[in-house]
Order: sequence, then structure tokens, then C-alpha cells
Amino acid sequence: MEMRRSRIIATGVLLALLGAAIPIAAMAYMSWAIAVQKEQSLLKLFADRTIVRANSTFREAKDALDAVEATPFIPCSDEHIARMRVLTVNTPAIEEMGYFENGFLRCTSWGQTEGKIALTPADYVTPDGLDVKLRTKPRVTQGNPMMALRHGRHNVLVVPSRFVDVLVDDSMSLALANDQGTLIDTLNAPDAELIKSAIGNPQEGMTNDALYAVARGNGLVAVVTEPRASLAGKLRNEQMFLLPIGAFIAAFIVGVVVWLSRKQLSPLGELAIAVRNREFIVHYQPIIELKTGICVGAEALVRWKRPDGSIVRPDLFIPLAEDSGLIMPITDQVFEAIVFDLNRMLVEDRTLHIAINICAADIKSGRILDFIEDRLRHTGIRPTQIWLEATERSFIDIDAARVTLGRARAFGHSVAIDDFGTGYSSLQYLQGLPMDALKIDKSFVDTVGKNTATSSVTSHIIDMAKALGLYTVAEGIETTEQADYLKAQGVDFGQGWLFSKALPAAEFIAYHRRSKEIYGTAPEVIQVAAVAGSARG
Ligand SMILES: Nc1nc2c(ncn2[C@@H]2O[C@H](COP(=O)(O)O[C@H]3[C@@H](O)[C@H](n4cnc5c(=O)[nH]c(N)nc54)O[C@@H]3COP(=O)(O)O)[C@@H](O)[C@H]2O)c(=O)[nH]1
Repeated sequence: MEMRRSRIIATGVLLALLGAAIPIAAMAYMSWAIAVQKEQSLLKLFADRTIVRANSTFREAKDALDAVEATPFIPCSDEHIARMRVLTVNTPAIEEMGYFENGFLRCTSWGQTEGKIALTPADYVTPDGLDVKLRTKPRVTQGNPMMALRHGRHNVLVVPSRFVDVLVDDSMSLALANDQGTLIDTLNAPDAELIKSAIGNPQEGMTNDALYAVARGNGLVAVVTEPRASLAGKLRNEQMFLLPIGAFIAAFIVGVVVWLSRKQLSPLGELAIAVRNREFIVHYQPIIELKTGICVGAEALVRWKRPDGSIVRPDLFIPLAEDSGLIMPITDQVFEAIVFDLNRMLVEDRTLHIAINICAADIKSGRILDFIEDRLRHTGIRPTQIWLEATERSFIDIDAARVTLGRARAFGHSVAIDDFGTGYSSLQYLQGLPMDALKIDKSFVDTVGKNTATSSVTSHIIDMAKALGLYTVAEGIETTEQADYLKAQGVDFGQGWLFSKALPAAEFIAYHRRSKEIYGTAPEVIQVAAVAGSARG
């Protein structure tokens, strides 16, 4: 009992801990995943914008080069130089324009040169056919290194930062490269190693320290990165929304676990577990023919054997079982136990019968009769050897009771009214019911030899039963005086501690064997009455 409680409590605590931890952990993980996903979408947006920006810079440069190539002016004439100057001024992306002849720079948008600056080989060629020299020191202006883009006989100089001229968050860095991985320019000093590996990877990703997103287009690759630490703000926002949901789910699960555990720990919960685990055993109280002392059968009385070996008396759990409906599976288990325990004995001695207690619900529905019929099949036990005991209190629906008891007798069972006299119904009320025997309650037997107000009731009950042609069985006989009195009154059978307490199956079998040696076997009178399906007389 204690072990089971401890197990239920331990399981409950474990499930409650898991039930609390899993939703909160799941929501914490979801907060992180959503924050990462949102941040990566933002990085991707900036990477896409960088590609757009770089492409537009290339396009501007190309348009300017196409325009100057198409001019009809004499190379390096005043008109040609003026044209280059106008295009330079009107094209924000370019800083300077130059004209090459025979591999040397002859003039630029600034004017004539000495013709000594030689054309150097391109670092790569864009898909639009522009020769790109990544770092060129402008020899004319002597300014910072620029990127030179050449098409035909002209080139333009572009400040590399024009390609990455995108507004990004302060925490972000970006890099632009061509699709062979040659770096064009960077912004906010990104980690070179990360950029190198990100260029080779698709879309977006994450390292131990940073998040990154990659965009590609027209021979260019843009990578935008951000340290993981900068996720903190977004993560907090997501957590503020999701963690309360996780806490709510956790509280709900813990509540359900506590509710289920308490239910399992409740008497009804324990009884339900006992039914599931088939923890019921049956003891048999011998029934004695008072005239001869012969053991004619037994009443099957259920006991709840807990896993720790302790036995619970039926009056402690039968009322709860009846209220909850668990009495039906318990009755089934009692009947199966009878078949298991006494099959051989009942087949060997046809004069023996076993009485079982039937609950109100089964009397109303008649369900138990089908169950008994099914379980008796192929056992060799005759239906006449099974008596059904029903208390007056269980006849809630008298018409349904009449049908069920009638069916029971037609099938061959004898029907006994248990605890007679303790209910409110009169014998007259019960008179119309199909029955064979009346069990006189212990409370009346107890009055024998005592001068109490109810003493005379006992003999009246016996007389009425005889008048109705019913067998009589006296319960709870504890003294020889009671037995002698009841025998003298013509009571047929008796049970009680005078003869024996309810015994485990093996002890009842031994008791019956001993009794047989002393008193012999009963004549077939009880069986005959039951087979006939009619009352005595
Ligand atoms: N629906 C079911 N009810 C059942 C079943 N098994 C038992 N019960 C009912 O539980 C009540 C208590 O039963 P139990 O503790 O087994 O007590 C029985 C006898 O042991 C007791 N008894 C018998 N002789 C004496 C005696 O001389 N002195 C004394 N003090 N007690 C004695 O009486 C009980 C028998 O009761 P009854 O059924 O009225 O014949 C009890 O109401 C049982 O019916 C079950 O399987 N299903």
C-alpha cells in the first residue's frame, strides 16, 4: 500500500517536473529559434540590398562607359574630354573617366596625360563584360586606391565603398565579393574567416560567435554578419511573449498531473487500480445443513489483497465499488476465482453449491447471467451449483429484478434473498419475485436466546418463509444455542463462525473433505429444487 502510494507520488513528481520543464524549455528554444530566424531574415534583406546596390553601381559605370564609347569625337579632343567630364559629374558612382590608346592612358576627364600610365591586366571580368581591376592607385589625382572598370577603350574609377553603400545596423558587418570569392569591399570590418566560409555556403547560417546571411546575383556574392550577442534584445522580446505561454502550459500540465495523481491516490483511484490489477481473492464460508451437519456449499466472499499482502475487508470497499460501478468487474473477478478455485471440487460433488452476491446494477440489467453462462461453458460446473444472493436493497427496479431473477432460475440457478429483514420491503412485496431461499440476517440470529424487542421477529420470518415454500438460511450463527434453536424452528441451512469463518479456497476444500468424512454427502434435495427452478414444497 505504502509502496504503491510512493510509486504514484514519485511518478507524479517526475511527470510534474517533466510537464513543467518541457513546455518552458520548448518555449525557450522556440524564442531562440524565432529570434534567430527573424535576425537572419533581416541579415538576408541587407545582403539582398547590397547585391542590388552593387549591381546598380556596376550598371551606372557600364552605362557611362557605353555612352562615352558611342561619342563621335576625336579621342582626347576638347569635346571628348568635356564629354568624359560631363559623364563623370552626372554619374554619382564614378570619380574619373579615362581613355586608353595602344595600352596607355592618353587622357582623363581631368584632361590630357603624359601617356605614360600603362594599362594593367584585369583581376576579373564581370558577366556584363567589364574588366575589373580591384585596386588601382589613381596616378592622375594621387587619391585613395579605387576600382577601375574598363569597357572598350575607356575606363572609369569607382570608390569601392560605392558597392557596399548600404545602411545596416551598427552591429552588422558586410562583405561583397565576386562569385570566385575575390573580395570587392567590406563594411564594418567583418571576420575574414567567416566571410570566406559563408561565401561557400547557401543562404544563411550560424557559427559559435555569429549569424550570417548570403545573397547572390549577377556574379556577385554579399555576406552580412552579426555577432550572436546582438540577438539578446530580440530574444528577450520573443521570450516575453512565449515564456508566459510555456509557463501557462506547464501550469496546466502540472495541474493535470496533480489531479490525476490525487485521483489515483483517492480510495476510488486505488480501487480502480486494484480492479485493473485483479487484486481480489475469494474466501468461502461453509454453509451447513442444520439437520445433518453436512456441508452443502459455501458463500463466496470477496477480499482485496493488496500488493503488500494485507487483506482489506469487503465492507470497507464494497459500498464504494457499488457507488462507482466497479462492483461489476469485481463480481466478474469473484466468479472467475470460484471457477478457478473450485471447478474440480464442484464437478466431483454435485451436491455442493456456491453462493455469490449480486449487485443492484447486475440485477437490473441481468448482465451477470450472460457472464456466468459464458464462464461456466466447458467447465462441467452446473448452473444449479451456483446460487445468486441479492439483498432487498438491490431491487431498485422491481420489474427488472423480476425479469433477471426469472431468467436466472430458468437457467438453473437458485436465488436467495440476502440480509432479509434489514431492508424496508415486506415479504409480501417480495412475494411476487421468483426466488428459492431467504437468508435470515445475522442481526435476527443474534436475538436468539435474548429477550429483545425483535426476538419474536425471527420466528415470524421463519414461519413466513415456510408458508411461502422458501428454503431458509440463517447467517452469522455463533453459538450452539442459536444453531439448536434455528434447527428446532425448521431452518434448513446455517452459516457462521460456529461452523467456520470464511476460508481460503484450499482450506475450504480441506474443510469439505473432513466434513464429508464425518457427516457424509447431502441428499440431492437442494439440487433438485434448483434444477426444477422452483421453490421448495
Ligand atoms: N456484492 C458483493 N458483496 C460482497 C461480496 N463479498 C462480500 N460482500 C459483502 O461484504 C460484506 C462483508 O462481508 P464479509 O466481511 O465477508 O462478512 C461476511 C462474513 O464473513 C460475515 N459473517 C459470517 N458469519 C459470521 C459470524 O458468525 N459472525 C460475524 N460477526 N460475522 C460473520 O458476514 C458476512 C456475510 O454477509 P452476507 O453477504 O450478508 O452473507 C457483506 O455484506 C457481504 O455481503 C461480493 O463478492 N460481492
